[in-house]
Amino acid sequence: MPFRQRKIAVMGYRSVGKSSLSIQFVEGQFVDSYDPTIENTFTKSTRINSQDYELQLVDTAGQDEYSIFPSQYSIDVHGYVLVYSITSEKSFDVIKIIYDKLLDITGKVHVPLVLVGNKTDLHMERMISYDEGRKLAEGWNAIFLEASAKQNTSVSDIFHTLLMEIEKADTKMNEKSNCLIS
Ligand SMILES: Nc1nc2c(ncn2[C@@H]2O[C@H](COP(=O)(O)OP(=O)(O)OP(=O)(O)O)[C@@H](O)[C@H]2O)c(=O)[nH]1
Repeated sequence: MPFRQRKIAVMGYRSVGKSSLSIQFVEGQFVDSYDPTIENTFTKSTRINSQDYELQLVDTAGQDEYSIFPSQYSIDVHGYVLVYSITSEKSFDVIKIIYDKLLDITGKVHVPLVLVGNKTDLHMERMISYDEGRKLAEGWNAIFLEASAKQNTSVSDIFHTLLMEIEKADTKMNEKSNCLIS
């Protein structure tokens, strides 16, 4: 089977671990330093259910409630990883705003996405419970995962689950267009 190219954007408030999750997934390492990202694109090949994928991972600049959703991330992107930190209420508030803007700009009611609560290793500093994250994702009809880029917990699950969500959405689209033709 020929490989499929898929583009994923990782978005969220500043310092929630977007780069760390991307680097952990692509390079298998955690760098404990903080260097704010402007934009970084990684490529990684991966195989799921005997299908090969070439994944383009766009690690985006941290957003806040006042940021304008960068329009380049609404085109050509197949799915989104929306990240907050379980230690930051602000990042949880901002992720809801980013989600609203994403639906607004794409004009879609359903976008393949995974909501990620990162930094679970910092359990003493937890501000957002697992249930709060789960409920938010449930309301969006999206997948929810808690992760730790530092301990490499659930990191590959994020990207693999998202790829499967993208496939599901593609299949639905194809079914719909087949209906229109026949
Ligand atoms: N303890 C812990 N620290 C983390 C984890 N993920 C990221 N960090 C730390 O959090 C800080 C910010 O991480 P980044 O990956 O740069 O965050 P970012 O979201 O890409 O930041 P911006 O580029 O500013 O938007 C760094 O000091 C990381 O080492 C994690 O899972 N656990």
